[in-house]
Amino acid sequence: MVTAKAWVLKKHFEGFPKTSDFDQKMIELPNLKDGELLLESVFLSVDPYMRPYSQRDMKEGDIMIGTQVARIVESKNPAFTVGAFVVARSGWRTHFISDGKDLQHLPPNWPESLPKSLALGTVGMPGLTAYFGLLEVCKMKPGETVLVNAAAGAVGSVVGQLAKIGGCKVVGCAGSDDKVAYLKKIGFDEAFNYKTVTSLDEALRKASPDGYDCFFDNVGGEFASIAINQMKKFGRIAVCGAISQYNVSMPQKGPYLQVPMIFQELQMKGFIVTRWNNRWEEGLKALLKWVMEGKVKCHEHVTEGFENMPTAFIGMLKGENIGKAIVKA
Ligand SMILES: NC(=O)C1=CN([C@@H]2O[C@H](COP(=O)(O)OP(=O)(O)OC[C@H]3O[C@@H](n4cnc5c(N)ncnc54)[C@H](OP(=O)(O)O)[C@@H]3O)[C@@H](O)[C@H]2O)C=CC1
Ligand SMILES: O=C(O)CCC[C@H](O)\C=C/C=C/C=C/C(=O)C/C=C\CCCCCO
Repeated sequence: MVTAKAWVLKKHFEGFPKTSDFDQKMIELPNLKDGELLLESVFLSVDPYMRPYSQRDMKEGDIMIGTQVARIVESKNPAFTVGAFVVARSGWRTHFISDGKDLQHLPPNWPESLPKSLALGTVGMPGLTAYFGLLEVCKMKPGETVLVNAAAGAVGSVVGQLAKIGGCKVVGCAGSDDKVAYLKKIGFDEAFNYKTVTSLDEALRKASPDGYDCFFDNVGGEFASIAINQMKKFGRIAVCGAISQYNVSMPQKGPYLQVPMIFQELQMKGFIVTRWNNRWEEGLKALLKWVMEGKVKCHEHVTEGFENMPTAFIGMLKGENIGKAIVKA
């Protein structure tokens, strides 16, 4: 018998999550039935979506939602061999049983030299978010100017690099000078620390005096309300996330966007990356190729130890990560 450890949501978050909102429990796993396999989490993802989704989709006592790269430990399913690695959506746990239906193999030809944890980041859901958000929502064109916030993160850092590959000028903002330095290192044309500029409006205008064709919004809130006034005519705004709102206790009443929307004839579209589930193979193949060619650089913020999952999650929400935040079990 295998005993799995799991993190459960002990208490719904009020504002920023606290470690006391989580509880660890032990789960005795039964022996495998025909067609089942036993897996061990090797890398686990901590993502911003877990904050709003936990409020909407979870009840207290549920195992925290999430994805992992897992190794097959035992198999009674001929489609899966012991020792292989897959991406699963089994939440915050060390071991779990699957019938194989909810597992994704790593993209074919995954090089031995490439960390498998990237399947949770640049060559996984966040990378695909950047890929489809830029190509299908922003519909960026060569020569355009792209703005992205949370630019040093898992999604934002890929947005900037894909926009450069697409022949665009790229402006990014992030919450520390180290992150700004990282953005310049990976090819952003302009980058600034939104926490230290005296005026966000001026910083955006200085970075691109004639405005922005595409705005890939990961943050929402006040940043978006200011940036929208610097969109070019017929600009496109991809509403990818609203992390500035996930941890607020009271819904904020921001300035209203209708005037610039009308006068600049903007398009503003929200999206969830699972919309393109049937094209994830296409996206992963492209992302893996760019990574192997060195055109897309990867960075991971690794927290060691399954017992540190809550801390890793809270740290990511507070901006401690450059690149994808993951936990090495
Ligand atoms: N629509 C979709 O399908 C998907 C949407 N998303 C969304 O994309 C966004 C980025 O996700 P991801 O790349 O995984 O996360 P990141 O790796 O970017 O980590 C989150 C980052 O958000 C920034 N942040 C946190 N709080 C604030 C705030 N109050 N104001 C401004 N920035 C803040 C921090 O960076 P900094 O130092 O810059 O503040 C932090 O590092 C999130 O909003 C997420 O919900 C992600 C995946 C799929
Ligand atoms: O366990 C699952 O099935 C979750 C799997 C998630 C997954 O890997 C695929 C998609 C992730 C989507 C992420 C979306 C966002 O981050 C946007 C999140 C929330 C927007 C609502 C904001 C509410 C503000 O109060």
